[in-house]
Amino acid sequence: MIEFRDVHKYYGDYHALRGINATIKAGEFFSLLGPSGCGKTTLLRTIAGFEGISSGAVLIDSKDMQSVPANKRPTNMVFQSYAIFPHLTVAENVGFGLRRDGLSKDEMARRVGEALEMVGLKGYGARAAHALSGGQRQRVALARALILKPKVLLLDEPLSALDKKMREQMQVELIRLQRQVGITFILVTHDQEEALVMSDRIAVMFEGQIAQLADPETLYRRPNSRKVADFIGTMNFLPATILSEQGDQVEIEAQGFGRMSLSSAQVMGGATSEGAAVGFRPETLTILFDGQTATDRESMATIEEVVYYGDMTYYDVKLDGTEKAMRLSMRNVFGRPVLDIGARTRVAWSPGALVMFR
Ligand SMILES: Nc1ncnc2c1ncn2[C@@H]1O[C@H](COP(=O)(O)OP(=O)(O)OP(=O)(O)O)[C@@H](O)[C@H]1O
Repeated sequence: MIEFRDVHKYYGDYHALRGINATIKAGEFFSLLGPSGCGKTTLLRTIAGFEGISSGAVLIDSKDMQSVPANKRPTNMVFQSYAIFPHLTVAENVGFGLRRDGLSKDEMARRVGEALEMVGLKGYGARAAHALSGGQRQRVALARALILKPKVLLLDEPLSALDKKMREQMQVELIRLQRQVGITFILVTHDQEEALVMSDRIAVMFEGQIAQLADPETLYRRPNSRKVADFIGTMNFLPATILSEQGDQVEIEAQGFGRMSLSSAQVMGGATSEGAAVGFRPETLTILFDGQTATDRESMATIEEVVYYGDMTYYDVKLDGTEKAMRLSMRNVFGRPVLDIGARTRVAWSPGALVMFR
């Protein structure tokens, strides 16, 4: 559906996009995720045609968009600042892009009603736009884009101005809406949780390049570099060395864990200057309480910090033989005993949950 072929973009001397290659499939919910300034908005704008490119090509439906102006592209954009007209009604805002299409009054009302229903604002047509809440305004902006039936909807941080509860609600509604209308959604966000929740696939960008493009689970479980691992969720790292490699099996030794065998799919490049390391997510380490046994491997550790979150408790534990504490998280199941700072404990872990960066 959309293809980037070695796309470069310069702003004067500044190299904002540095060789982007990617394909976005029709009907996909695709996110561009990365820290501020990594070029995700610039990349989104090259699809819309608001931004020219310096070299390479952007194709939509196999057609090179080089000479196609923004208003002739099958795309529509929803912005972070809900760019609606405060002096118009909700219905006038939603129907704005159709006003020159010569539709009958009835047809216009029908299309507006349909779009408002899609975004959960049925019956709001006559209201004044300036009297809406932030979440409602963003819905109006969405309805205004959807009514034009674009093949691709481009969303530039559409939820970032909303409070946490409203944002989470809108995330679920956007997913539902995308399934319902079946068009391609491309979302720009710097919020990794939002990207994980909403996307079929995510391109993680740093400094004008795509560092990894994968589905949420792969990004979370098998980040291809320490930088991606650090950007998405929390990952603990311990120094490790490779002892031998034979076929698909890689023998390693990691501080605190000892020797083990990993499959080559668990071994990535992308180590930092600190050297090779194994990484693991906080929920893959488990404290073993009295009488519990590890299903796989176990190590001894000392509790350094306990942080209670209601549904979860985070423990910072120092595994024997390591220098700094690792964070582990446990769901608070009814009746779980609480450990104190300084307590000695056994922790269970599994080599299958580790990723090695070399
Ligand atoms: N019109 C412009 N002229 C010059 N430099 C620009 C222009 N637009 C963007 N840049 C620069 O290009 C880089 C990428 O900008 P872009 O807006 O794509 O980043 P982003 O990843 O979307 O960040 P944010 O989340 O902060 O919006 C930034 O360093 C920015 O300062």
